Amino acid sequence: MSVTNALPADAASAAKAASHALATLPASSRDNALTAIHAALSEAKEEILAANARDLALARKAAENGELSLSLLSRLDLGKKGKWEDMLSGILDVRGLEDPVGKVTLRTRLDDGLDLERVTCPIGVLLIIFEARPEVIANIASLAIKSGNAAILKGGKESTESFIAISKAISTALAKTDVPNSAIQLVTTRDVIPQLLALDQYIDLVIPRGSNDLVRFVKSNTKIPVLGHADGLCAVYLEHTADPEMAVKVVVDSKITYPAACNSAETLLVDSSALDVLLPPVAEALLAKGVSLRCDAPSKAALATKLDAQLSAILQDADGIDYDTEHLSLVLAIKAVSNTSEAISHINKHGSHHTDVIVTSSTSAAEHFMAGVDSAGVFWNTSTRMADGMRYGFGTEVGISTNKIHARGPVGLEGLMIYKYKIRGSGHVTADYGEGEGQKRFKHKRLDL
Ligand SMILES: NC(=O)C1=CN([C@@H]2O[C@H](COP(=O)(O)OP(=O)(O)OC[C@H]3O[C@@H](n4cnc5c(N)ncnc54)[C@H](OP(=O)(O)O)[C@@H]3O)[C@@H](O)[C@H]2O)C=CC1
Ligand SMILES: N[C@@H](CCC(=O)OP(=O)(O)O)C(=O)O
Repeated sequence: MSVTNALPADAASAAKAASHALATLPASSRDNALTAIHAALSEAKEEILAANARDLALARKAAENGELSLSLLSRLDLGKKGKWEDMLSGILDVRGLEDPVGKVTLRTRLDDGLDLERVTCPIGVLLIIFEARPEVIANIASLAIKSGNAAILKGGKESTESFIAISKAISTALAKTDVPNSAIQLVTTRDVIPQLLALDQYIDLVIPRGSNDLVRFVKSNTKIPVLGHADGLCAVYLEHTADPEMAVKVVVDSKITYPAACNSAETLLVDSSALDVLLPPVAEALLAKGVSLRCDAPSKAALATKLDAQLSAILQDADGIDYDTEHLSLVLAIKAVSNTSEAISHINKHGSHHTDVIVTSSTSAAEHFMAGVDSAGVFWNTSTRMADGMRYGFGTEVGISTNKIHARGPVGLEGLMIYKYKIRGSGHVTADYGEGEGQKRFKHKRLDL
């Protein structure tokens, strides 16, 4: 892995050459590279956390000057409880996954001695642009190497020192393995992105992981296929048969465990018929955690009769924009709905098709919701924060795709694979096949995998 200062075309061309080498490397070589990366990061922990501290110091100053949102600041700290450990264990989890390369997913006998196979293979060269989240560079590097893909990475400017320190450790590790150093390259400034987006002769897929504006910018400025990982305007819907205690647990976890994450809840929908029973305990728990509640009239009226005067006084009035905003902070927009169909309509209109939840005791309501909501993740009685590659058992994730083609939701190894067709024949030619006199017919016999 290098912090590349090469010209974009040279970097992309080197990545293409590396991807060809990677595609034929045995799984053992790719797994050994992950072992080496894990060891190198462990050894460089002090240096990396010192670099991260420098990023944090600058970011805190920017936040104090109002130049950086507190939610973005919360993503930068690699020393935060368990983040370092999760980053390292994610590398070993990916190493332990089944090799995704060379899996036969279709076998058909076209004719005697003429067999067709569909076999998984890496996509090739990935350009991945992502937010200022230091651990992401190790997450993506491990998924790319395991899947035999080369990657050019560009992370958020606020974590540049952390990225450079991590990529230095990864580069040291790869130098001792069969994986070419140019397989994983880091660019540190966004000015090279437009040049990279023009290199469709080398780059096979662009994954913009960030805001809607970023995804739209990339889609408007490249011919390369784009797998967008956009914003997370996630909702939780409390249907009238929801268990009140479960409702509190699910909403609190969805909102406060990582408010800056794209899979955190931004909107709470509550059945009007259950406002008095379900909303007050949820609101009390959220207010106790410092969450600002922006309520529509029915939900505010219901709370005013149940909460003490002090709590009622801090309830805020929601305006329309609140239901179309990814707050990425301790703010939650609350709205009363008449039934599950109205909840579905609201989410499909105002959400970002990322992750949405229903809390209900009714199977039919749950199945109706999960069938009707057009999102990458539709969950019943669990937190929106479950939307995560590590939690799905993918080891870690490239991000959470809000695309509808190729990969949707948390993207692990499968999302970085495509396939090729192989035919093994013995001189068969198409002229021998057809409906004409003396011509043969294809057998098209499906064979076991
Ligand atoms: N679906 C998912 O998996 C994820 C979604 N997100 C979403 O991202 C948003 C917050 O993250 P935030 O950091 O503000 O996202 P941004 O989109 O602002 O930044 C993400 C990355 O994109 C780069 N970037 C942004 N605009 C451009 C551009 N015009 N040209 C080139 N590069 C660009 C940034 O570079 P620079 O740092 O130089 O500005 C950064 O590296 C939220 O909406 C969140 O939900 C975040 C993470 C995961
Ligand atoms: N899957 C991640 C959240 C996705 C993500 O990266 O979000 P963000 O904090 O916006 O960078 C998690 O659950 O922590």
